[in-house]
Amino acid sequence: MTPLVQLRQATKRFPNGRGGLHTAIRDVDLDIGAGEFVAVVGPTGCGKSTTLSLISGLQPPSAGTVTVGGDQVQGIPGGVGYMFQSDAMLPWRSVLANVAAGPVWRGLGKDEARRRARDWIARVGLDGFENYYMHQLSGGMRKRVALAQTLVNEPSILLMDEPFSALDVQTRALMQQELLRLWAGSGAAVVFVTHDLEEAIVLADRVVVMTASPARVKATFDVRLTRPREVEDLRTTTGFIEIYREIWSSLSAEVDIARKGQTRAA
Ligand SMILES: Nc1ncnc2c1ncn2[C@@H]1O[C@H](COP(=O)(O)OP(=O)(O)OP(=O)(O)O)[C@@H](O)[C@H]1O
Repeated sequence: MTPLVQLRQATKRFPNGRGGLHTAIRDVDLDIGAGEFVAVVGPTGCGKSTTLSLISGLQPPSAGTVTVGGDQVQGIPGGVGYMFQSDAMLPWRSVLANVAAGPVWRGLGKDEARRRARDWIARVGLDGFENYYMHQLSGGMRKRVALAQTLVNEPSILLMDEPFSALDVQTRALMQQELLRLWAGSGAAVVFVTHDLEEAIVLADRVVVMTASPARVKATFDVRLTRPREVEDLRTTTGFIEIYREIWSSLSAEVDIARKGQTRAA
């Protein structure tokens, strides 16, 4: 069966501003199954976001293929939701209007869009905050709005680019737990880019380690920790520590290469 998302020998080059080309990712092979939670880790600047942008259709590959649902990605595929580090909310609109905006844009009637938005606002734990504005919410609450805003569209693929990295440690753990709870009932595949290996392990079914720039897939690790998971308890378990050591020994070599600036020839 064809995986939901498939990258084959996917390469992306960008103009480097000096008349040449910079290879951001090279020959990336990656399969993601329906409903699977995959975390992508790698050194800073190696090409993780670029990989997401190819899946999202925001960027075409320079070479190789990217398919979603068996179809070559051309433009933004249906059923894809995004969540980035920065919020994508309009400050002059209420929580309700922000969450309802996606369904309205997709052609749903205003009343039905608002009904669904209310439902998702409650599911993310913000019942009663429908008429608040962004500046009245804490960082964690804004992330909850962002989750509602994405999940209200019922995506089959959720692309998340360091969505929690700006949060304090405790709020971050809370949001990781919330994400797992919401994802468990959604059936969506998640591709979650993070710098934080602990975060990758507590969330994912599989962790993909990318090489220093230009990124290739170096190794993939199955995370055989049972679900449902309690993210804060999990970090101190033997199973977690073992898989952390295993993945870190692969990732740390790439981090060292990136730190030393030994960028591989593009
Ligand atoms: N639109 C673009 N135009 C030119 N260069 C780009 C563009 N997008 C990304 N790059 C370059 O491609 C390389 C990979 O960037 P990318 O953002 O994918 O890395 P990353 O692993 O997500 O980084 P980080 O870990 O810092 O978030 C970088 O050198 C970046 O400068």
